[in-house]
Parts: sequence; structure tokens; C-alpha cells
Amino acid sequence: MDDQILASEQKYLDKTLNAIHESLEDTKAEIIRSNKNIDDAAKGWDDVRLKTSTYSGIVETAMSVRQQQQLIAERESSKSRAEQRYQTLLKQEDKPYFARIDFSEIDGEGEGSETIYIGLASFSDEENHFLVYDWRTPVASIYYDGGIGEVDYNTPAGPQKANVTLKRQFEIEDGVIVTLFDTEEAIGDAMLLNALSGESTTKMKSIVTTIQKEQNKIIRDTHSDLLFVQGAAGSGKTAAILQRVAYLLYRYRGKLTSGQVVLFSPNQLFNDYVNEVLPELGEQNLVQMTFFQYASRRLPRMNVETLSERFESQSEHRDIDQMLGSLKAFRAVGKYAQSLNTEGARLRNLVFHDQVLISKEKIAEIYYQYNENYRLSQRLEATQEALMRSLRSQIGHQMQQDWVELEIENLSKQEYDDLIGAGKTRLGDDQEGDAAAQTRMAQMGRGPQEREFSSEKAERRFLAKQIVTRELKPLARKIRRAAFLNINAQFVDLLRRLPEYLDMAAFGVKEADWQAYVESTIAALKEHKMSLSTTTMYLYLYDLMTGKHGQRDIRFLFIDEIQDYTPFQLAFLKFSFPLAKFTVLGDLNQAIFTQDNANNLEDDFASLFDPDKVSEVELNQTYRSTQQITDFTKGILTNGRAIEAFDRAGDKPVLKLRKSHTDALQALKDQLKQNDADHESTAIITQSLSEAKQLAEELKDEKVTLIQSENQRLVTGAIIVPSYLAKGLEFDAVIIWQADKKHYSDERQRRLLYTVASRAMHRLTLIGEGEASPLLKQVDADLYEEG
Ligand SMILES: Nc1ncnc2c1ncn2[C@@H]1O[C@H](COP(=O)(O)OP(=O)(O)OP(=O)(O)O)[C@@H](O)[C@H]1O
Repeated sequence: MDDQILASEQKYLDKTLNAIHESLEDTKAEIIRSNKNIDDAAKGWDDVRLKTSTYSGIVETAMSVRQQQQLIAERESSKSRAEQRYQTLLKQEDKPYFARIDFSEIDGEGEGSETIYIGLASFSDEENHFLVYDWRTPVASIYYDGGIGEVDYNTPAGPQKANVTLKRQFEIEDGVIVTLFDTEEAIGDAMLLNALSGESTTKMKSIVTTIQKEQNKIIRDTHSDLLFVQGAAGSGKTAAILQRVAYLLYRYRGKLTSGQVVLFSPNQLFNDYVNEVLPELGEQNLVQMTFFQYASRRLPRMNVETLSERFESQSEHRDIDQMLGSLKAFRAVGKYAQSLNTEGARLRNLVFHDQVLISKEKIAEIYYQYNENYRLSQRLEATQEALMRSLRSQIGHQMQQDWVELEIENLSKQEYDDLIGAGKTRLGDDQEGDAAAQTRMAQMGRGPQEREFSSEKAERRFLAKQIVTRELKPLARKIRRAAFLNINAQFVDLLRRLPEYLDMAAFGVKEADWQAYVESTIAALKEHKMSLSTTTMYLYLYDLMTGKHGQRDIRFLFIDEIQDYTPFQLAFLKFSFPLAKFTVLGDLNQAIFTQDNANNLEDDFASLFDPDKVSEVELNQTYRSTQQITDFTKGILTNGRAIEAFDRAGDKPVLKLRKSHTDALQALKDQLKQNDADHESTAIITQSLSEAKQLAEELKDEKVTLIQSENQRLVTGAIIVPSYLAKGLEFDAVIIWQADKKHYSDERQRRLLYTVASRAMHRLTLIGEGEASPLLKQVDADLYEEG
């Protein structure tokens, strides 16, 4: 390192750090000031006078309460802005930047050569000079996109060209430049190697300093409605999309909040694994969930099939699963729902005091009195209105009934006072959020009232009305919630009649098999159990019937491990998040749930979008594993040629076959010891949960933790984990347990074997009993060792 260069860079660093330090002090003072401001504002409550005796008094009170709330909210938000700035500054004080580029714009408006420093966030001094640029600024893209010489990059104003003359990377610790090197490449391999040489941890890290050019494309894409990222295991798909979230939050700051970005992830364990990346980048976490959580949250009374049940139950009805997961099935549900506009809606009686108040026939009459051009949602809304009217018209009639007389007779003093004191409401108003209902309620007054009655009859009438209205309320709620639609019966009808809307033979599904499947689904429904594919179908039908418009506030949706979704699920997500731009990541070679379906997935999903707004990026370079492990895992695949290993050397994978179970277990224990001695933290991956449990029992004297549920936390040290929970994760060392003929012989398990093997960063061992898995036959014998 040239001493002079180092000295001048250290000088720039000192200057930057000083400025950051000053800014930190200022921000600290601002936070203290804001706290005081909030306290002052809170005192303002003392001046708010409550006037509730007159309507104008209520309005006046409401207005001063609102003003007071606004004042406090403004001050709170200015405080939280200051606090956020403080947090960012603290991070910047640690490492203000990691790179520098010198460049001159070609054909641009900028003059001469510029030097910029790139860090986690921008920082400017008091005179508004940028000392550091946020890595997400358009100009910082130059750093990621090319080496020395001419580079193209995108700005909001269109493409730009620049001539780069210097790229310098830094490592800074405690305010001192530890290393500094100049590079001519996009991101120097040395830097990448350095970033990748660390040990695995239970938390994923950000890759901000070493984002690769292809990844940068994914991160900065703002054009696509559907961005499809297809990439090998360990090619940084997940790492890139987390950076993308941070980028989008910056690019659309002020318009986009982290709550409008949703990530669908493979399992809860994975959520836990990635949840520190965004905070590390100075951003708030996004909304993360699994499809299972999304679906089951909407059906709280159902037991939706869990991940482990889904994995274990896969092969029972493959043709039917494939059919139900298809886009054709999705469209069939749409057609079926459409048919309900003319006939066939399954309805429930509205029952009051054990008697049918409005029969389902009557409801059907109302439902079908609107013309055919009504959409199901409009039809439902109109029916609800009509039913509410009908319910209100019942009040007078009910008031004459004996049960009301009886209730009045039996009123306790407390009940009487409550009824007399209650404000007047119209049936249904308390559930309406609309302005008209609010005004009506304000006009009628909802607070306790003193009442004088002109006669006993008037008092009785008043009480009777109150009682009837109160008793009818649950029914009004049912109408509002559309509980008179019998969705369960409708769903069963859909299943029974699906052959009318879907060519089942094309999927190789026979009529009799389908009927048997329907019957077993109905039996399961009675026990409140549903598979994930039927749940999705059920929800879609429900949404079509009730006119749910989906979550329109969600702007970006990310789906990781898309190969494990069916086209039906994806189409349903598109329907449920109609305004979201989708970024989907997948590796068709890792389809462990959907198998063959995965092959057409991309085309199927893309067909739902405008073709001009669909982009695809392929990532073939892998970063997770050593060259030896990548070459081996790629050998397992029949089409793994395109995968490129990153040049990082390690030992070849080792296959250990033993004659008996006891010997295999001993080999496993020895390997664990070895890994431990070499400080390689190990994941023993079994195929299923039951195998993981059994192994945990057999290893109970060792220091290993069984991960049997996705709700557990990842722990440091050795773990045993079933294959489907290892998705998306990585470990220093992986031992594949029972990698033998008995457990991995079906061609369909090839992708599973690839998926688990590709979790290993530095060391991979396969242990089995008896003969080797035939899936390894095609792997070149040079690529692994036997031991
Ligand atoms: N540009 C990069 N710089 C440094 N590390 C990187 C980079 N890209 C990826 N990595 C690292 O490579 C490893 C694999 O990345 P990631 O988990 O994102 O891959 P993936 O494609 O999602 O894999 P899988 O499909 O197997 O789940 C991670 O440790 C990640 O931090």
C-alpha cells in the first residue's frame, strides 16, 4: 500500500468521522428537545374541555381533541425521524463507507472528474457537500456494474455513461483504515473471497459491499411487474432480494413503507434466519410470512396442513395434486363462481330464537332478483341491504311478541337502567363504519340519556324496541358478515362439480378417483382439516363470492423458493395482491414439494402479467459452497451444467457407507467429533421428521439439537434438521444422513438430494447403510471420496 495514498485517505476518513460525530451530537440534542416538545404538547390536554351536553358541544370537543392529537403526532414523528437519523449516524460512525470511485460523466452535465465515497447511507456536511453517498443512489451503481473504463448506469432521468478511472475498496475498523486496495474489476474477487470466507452464523448477513453485477440488476429493477430470478442453490437470490427491499424503500422513500412490502418465505425458521439483514442495512423489517400462515390465518377454525404433513403426504394423489395446482383449476373455480350468478348459490336460513326468520329460499329469491350482469360481489351487497331492510321491518312485529313482554317483566333494576339510559341506535349502525352512520349516531346521541316518558305505554314501547333491537343485533352482524352464504356447502358443491369445468382426463385423473378424493376431502373438512391446495381453492372461492378485493395497499411482493408453489397458489397471490409488483425467486432444481409441476411454473405465472413487464434474471455463479462441493452437487443434477462454482478450494465431499446401522451411527458420531474439532458447525440433515426424531434419540448422548418445528430458533452448534426445514439455510458442514439406496432411490428424490447437499459451505459428508444411493451413480467418481 502506498503510504501517501493511505495517509490522504485516512485524512478524508478523519474529516468524515469528525463531521459525523458533530452531526451525532446535534441529533442527540434534537431528540432531547423533541422529548420536551412532546411533554409540552401533552400538557395541552389540560386545556381541552369536554362538552357533551349539546350536539355542537360534542363537535367542538371532537375538534379540539383532534387538534391536540395532531400536534402530538407531528412532534412524535419529528422525534422518530431524529431517532432514526441517530441510529443511522451511529452505524456510519462505525464504518462510514466501504468504497470510492473516481469517474467523469460522458455526455452528461457533470464537469470533469468526480470522486465519491459509497456507504450504507448518505452523509452530507453542514454546507451540503456529500461526503458519503448511499449505495442505493443511481451514481453508486457504477461501483457495482463495471470495472475501470466506460460504464453504463441507470438514473431516474434515463441511462447514463461514465468513464471510471479509479475503484478503491476499504476495510475500516474503529475509525482506522485497515486495508485499502484498488481494483480493476466490478467487485474484486479478493473482496468477495474475504466476504465468503467467514464461518456460517445463525443469521444471514447483508452483501452490500460485494453485490455482483447480475444481482445489482435484480436489486435496482423498477420496471418489471414480474421479476423472475432463476438461480442455482447458493447463487445469492435471497441475499439479493433483501438488498432489493432496502433499495426500494430508499428509492420510493416517503411513498413506500416497510409494511407495504411482503416476503413469502419457505418456513418460519428461514424468517428467523434473514431477519437481521434489513436492520443491518438501516431499514425496518418487512412483513414476512409463509403461505401456510397466510392461508391458515384466514381460516382460524381449520387445521390447515402443516409443512411436515405436506412433505410426508406428497405422493398419495400425484395426478390430482397436479391438477388442483394448475392454472386450469384456477380458471375453473372462476367459471364455477361465474355460474353462481344465475343459480346454485348455497345459502343458510337466518334463524332467530330457534325459528327461521328469513328462509334460505327467501334469501335465494332476493339474491337472484338482480339481473345477470351483476357481479357476485354486487349481488351480495344488494342482498345484504335488502336483508337488513327486512330485518328492520321485523322490529315492529317482534315488539308484539310474548317473549318481549316476558323479558320486560323480568328486567332487573340494572338491566332496566341500562336499557333506559342507552342512546338510540338504528339496527346495524354500530357495525357500519360509513360517514352516514356516524352522523346518524352523532345526531341521535349515543351516550347515556335521562328520559321522561309521557305514559307507561310509551315506556313499554321504548323498552320493547330496545330489547328487540339488541336481540336482533347478532343477526344483523351475520348479514354484514355474509354468514348466510354457506361457503362450506358451496365448496363441496364446487368439488363435486369440478369435472364440469375442468378436463380431468387431460391430467390423467379418473372420475372414480376424483369422487373418492372429494369424499375424503369432505370427511376431512368435517374434522376441520384441509390440505394446502384445497385451502387455497376454498379461499379463492370465498373471495370471489364475497367480492374481497385483496390487499391493495401492498406494493411489492416477494416470493422465495417459488418452485414449491403451485401455479394455482401463485395465481391466487396475484389475485390477492392486485397492485403489487412481484419478485419471485426460484431454483427449479430444488422443487421438493411440487416436483414436475415446477417445470412449467415460470411460463404459467408469467402468463398472468403483461409480457412487456416481465423480466428474468438468471444467476449461475454460486457463492455458498466451495468449488468441490458445488461441482459435486451439480453432478447430482441431470441438467446442472450452467452452474458455475466460485473459485474457493476445500475438501472433496466424502461418502461413508457402512454395513450396519450401528456402524453408520458410529461414522456419524466420528464425523461430528471431527467437525467440532475443526470448528465447523454441523447440520445433520435427514429426509423426514420421523427420521430426524429417531436420530435425535440415537444421539441423545451427543451435543446436538433437534430442530423439529419451524417455530424453533436456529441455535449455534450441531443440529439435526429434516430436509424441508433446511430450505434456504446454510451451514459450515452438512452431514446427509441415510444417503443410501434405501432412502434416496426414487428419481423424484434427486432434487431433494441436491437441495440438502447444497446447504453445505465448506464440508459435506454423506453417510449411509448398505448400498449407495443410485442417484449418485452419474456423479463423476473424481468429485468425491469414499471413506
Ligand atoms: N455478492 C455477494 N457477496 C458476498 N456474499 C454473497 C453474495 N451473494 C451471495 N452471497 C452469499 O452466498 C450465500 C448464499 O446466498 P443465498 O442464501 O442468498 O442463496 P440462494 O440463491 O437464496 O440459495 P438457495 O436457493 O440455496 O436458498 C450466502 O451466504 C450469501 O451471503
